[in-house]
Amino acid sequence: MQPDLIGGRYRVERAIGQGGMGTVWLCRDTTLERDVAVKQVGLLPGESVPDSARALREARSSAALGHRNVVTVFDIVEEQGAVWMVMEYVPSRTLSELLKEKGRLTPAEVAAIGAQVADGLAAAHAAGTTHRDVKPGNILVREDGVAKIGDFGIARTSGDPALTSASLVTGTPHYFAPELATGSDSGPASDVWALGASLYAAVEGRPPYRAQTNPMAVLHEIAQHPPDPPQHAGVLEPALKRMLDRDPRSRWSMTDAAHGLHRIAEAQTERTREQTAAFPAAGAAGAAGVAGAVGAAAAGSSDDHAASGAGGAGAAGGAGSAGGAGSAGGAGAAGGAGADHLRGLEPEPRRRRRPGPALLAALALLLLIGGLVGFSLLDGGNDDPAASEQPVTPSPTAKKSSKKPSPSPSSSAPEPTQDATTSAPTPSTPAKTATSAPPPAGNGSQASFLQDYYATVPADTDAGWAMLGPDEQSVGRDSYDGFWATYQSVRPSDIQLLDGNAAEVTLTYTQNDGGVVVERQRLQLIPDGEGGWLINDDTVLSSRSG
Ligand SMILES: Nc1ncnc2c1ncn2[C@@H]1O[C@H](COP(=O)(O)OP(=O)(O)OP(=O)(O)O)[C@@H](O)[C@H]1O
Repeated sequence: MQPDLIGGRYRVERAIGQGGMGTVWLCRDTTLERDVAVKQVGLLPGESVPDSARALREARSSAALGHRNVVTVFDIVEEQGAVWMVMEYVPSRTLSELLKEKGRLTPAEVAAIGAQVADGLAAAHAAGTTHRDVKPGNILVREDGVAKIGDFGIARTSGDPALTSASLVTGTPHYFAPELATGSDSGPASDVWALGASLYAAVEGRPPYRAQTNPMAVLHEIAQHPPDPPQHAGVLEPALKRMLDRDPRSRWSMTDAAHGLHRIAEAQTERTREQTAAFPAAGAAGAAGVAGAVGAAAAGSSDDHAASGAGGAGAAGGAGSAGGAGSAGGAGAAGGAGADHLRGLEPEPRRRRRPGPALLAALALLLLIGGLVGFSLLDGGNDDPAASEQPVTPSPTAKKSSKKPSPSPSSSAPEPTQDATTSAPTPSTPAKTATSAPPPAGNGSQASFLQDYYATVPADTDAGWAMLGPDEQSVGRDSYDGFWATYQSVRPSDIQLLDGNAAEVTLTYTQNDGGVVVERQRLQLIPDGEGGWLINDDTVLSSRSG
């Protein structure tokens, strides 16, 4: 039965959703004169009365975050034995509703949504809260593409005595991480898996593990086997691989996922801008859609990670990419999708990263190569049109030995810490190629190698690519080029060499539109076998807009 007034303050307008724990109502907050969503807090297994303490925990978990990608809880109201949660009203559809309607989403759409949700969850993790029930049904997507994670109902805040002993199995089995399926407790890494599984479901049209009548059978599958390789993930595939790493210790952190997914989404945006400039007619149609697009959703989503640009090395491993998205028919599709719910997130026509005549040649080439795929990190084929986002041929031009700095000291000997700020190029200085960079003090050291690398990119990605180890190169060349195509320069500073051939460096990226992003990264170097070094891994430690 529909209530009229909840808590003496929230006037019920209409039902807006039905969840496992009851109806969600659109209400008018008569005090603040604003719309809110109100949901009755239900019972979890083992409970006999509504748990207002749990509701309060959810309220605290999300209210403390105050993040644009987290649904805020405003209030908890107890009335006649019922507990009501008053939330920010998000006119939206859930990701699961979108999937029911569309079957599956494109990698570009999914990257834009995933990047935002990862931002919200990364903020939760930084605040010590694990969501524990990340799934498509808890991801709300607004008409303008903004995505929010809601339903922190079973969130656990580290150190919360009321929850630290809980052994309740909660959450949705399809999105359970392997460590949960084998009885371990959930932690932030389990949220990363669950988000990866949700994005997998979004791009594939089905969860990573097939539905079974018995939930225990699903858990058994998760515990025993890797997911089926995705078939439609395109540029998203490396990121999915890192998020669905069965080992929680090597799985991406949520911050890594946010960065990686933003890189994919932003590379799409950059291509959209170029496309709009190169094809004004298509752009006009796309402007309402594409241009607002991934950009509005992804860039706008992230105050913290806007345009994060780490990894010259492509920490982003997988993510760094988006070498070019969409199908050759994308311009029309984007324009035509103008009235669609996610019109802004449609992929744009594939094109190569450099503007000018190469654009037309590349588009023509795309028409020819259509659905060819040259990429399969999860050992999967890929028959989706979006798969044309993936590299078709690797670059034949990299000349590793001629582009790398000269020899370095023993790979096993830790080097002293040094600051390399002074010899780095400034943002306004076009990047130099490795061969033209003056050898810094301590020529051959890891620090000089890194200086050389960041003097090489973004101007010469052939040479930059040749300075990466196999793990970094697993992102794919197109992804790598796509990442660097969005930046005009990068300046390294404060290089700190660490034990184990690791280093930390601060990178100041200048985007093509003049925006600046500053990141602190940890890089893992490996010897190249010729006395030099390769960057084989990188992790973003912090990021801010300059
Ligand atoms: N803050 C909100 N603003 C607008 N609509 C919402 C909001 N929260 C939930 N909804 C809508 O209400 C529906 C039900 O939400 P609810 O959180 O109860 O569902 P659920 O996550 O499927 O259920 P469960 O509680 O079993 O996890 C959602 O699918 C969504 O459409």
